[in-house]
Amino acid sequence: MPSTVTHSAPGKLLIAGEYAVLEPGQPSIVAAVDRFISVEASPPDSGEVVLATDLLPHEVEMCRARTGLRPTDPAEACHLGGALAHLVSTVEVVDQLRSQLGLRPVSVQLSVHSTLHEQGTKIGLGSSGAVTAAAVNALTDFFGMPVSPELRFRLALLASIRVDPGPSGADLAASTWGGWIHYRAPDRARLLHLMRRTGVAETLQATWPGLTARTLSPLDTPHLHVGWSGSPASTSTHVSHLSRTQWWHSTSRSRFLARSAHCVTAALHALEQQDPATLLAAIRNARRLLAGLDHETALGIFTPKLTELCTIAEACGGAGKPSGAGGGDCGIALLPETTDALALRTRWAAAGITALPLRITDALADADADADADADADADVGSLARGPYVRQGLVLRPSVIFD
Ligand SMILES: Nc1ncnc2c1ncn2[C@@H]1O[C@H](COP(=O)(O)OP(=O)(O)OP(=O)(O)O)[C@@H](O)[C@H]1O
Ligand SMILES: C[C@@](O)(CCOP(=O)(O)O)CC(=O)O
Repeated sequence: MPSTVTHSAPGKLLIAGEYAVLEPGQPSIVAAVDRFISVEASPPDSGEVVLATDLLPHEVEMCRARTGLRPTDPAEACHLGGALAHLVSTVEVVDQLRSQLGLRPVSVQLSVHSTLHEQGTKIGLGSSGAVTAAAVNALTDFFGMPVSPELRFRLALLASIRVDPGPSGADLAASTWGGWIHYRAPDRARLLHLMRRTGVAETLQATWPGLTARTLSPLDTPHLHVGWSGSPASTSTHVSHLSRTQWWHSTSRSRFLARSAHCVTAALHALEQQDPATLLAAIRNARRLLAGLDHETALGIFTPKLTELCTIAEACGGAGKPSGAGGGDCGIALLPETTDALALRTRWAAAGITALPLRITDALADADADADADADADADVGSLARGPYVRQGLVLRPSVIFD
């Protein structure tokens, strides 16, 4: 009987490149923050798979059917497309991998605890990504499958695109590696097609063109501040709406992608050169690009509070922008060292914006951090290939994602 394990994954902020990062190969910068989702995997008291999350008042017992997980009580099926969607997809993806490797299913209970909500409302720190990354980590550990961070990321992305192939996976990169990450997404529609045709194991081993996940050195200054608008926004609604606009097929989009790539490249350069002034200029440019996108598409990225958040950041001598899809959730401000952060917080508070005491987190916050650091050291080789799980000729190729 496997013993109980717990793994945590951090939430994230999108520093630059949102919306553009939906296009495979387009650069973005994402950073992990020190609020986490933890997932405990344990032997269940009864049943095959039991899912317990703080999003639901009771646990849900599931059984493994030919097509995937099914609740033993049909009345619970309503949660499959909502609160349980990411957990169910993660268990199904790991189950399918085990089955393709000739390993038998193991009963498991997953219990989720999240700090990515404020008074029951999502903050927009990537809870879907964090829960998926933590659940992959907990499940593979509980099942005794030694997988590298890169493989965990790939499993998490496959689980996530089965729920919705729209999102880029930037949140999963931050939740998997922590710190500041330069992220470019692979083509999720192609991966979904490949997974449906060939299965999880083949898809994990395929090359994923466009994908980059590279950790970046952080800058001590400017200081990062996070403001919460107090209202939740749906990223998938924004993303699916955008992909149905005329803009999506227009030359305006190509222009937006080129300008965003230029802006993110400038920010990457600033981080490499430890150049705070250039980073601030890049963040201001990122705000202007998002405002232009909002103007052309009427997506509703800039709510009055998010606009105010940015205006106050600039009035305080810094730079501000929404983090992520906008429409609510949170935004960021970067302030030079000499700037009065108290003034920013006071003015945000007067505008109804809650300053969140977040820090960029480099590593996982629990006892698993050491193991992860070890795995990180050889993240460019799929450790599944070295474990006892190489069955039926499965060998993972060397990484293609670290440049
Ligand atoms: N505590 C949790 N337990 C189980 N599943 C969760 C939990 N938190 C989030 N999820 C999953 O993520 C989904 C919410 O995803 P959504 O994209 O709306 O939020 P988010 O990732 O926090 O937002 P954003 O993308 O703006 O940062 C839920 O429906 C559920 O499937
Ligand atoms: C709009 C987008 O580029 C960023 C979404 O960020 P968030 O999940 O709303 O914080 C979508 C994505 O990258 O999946």
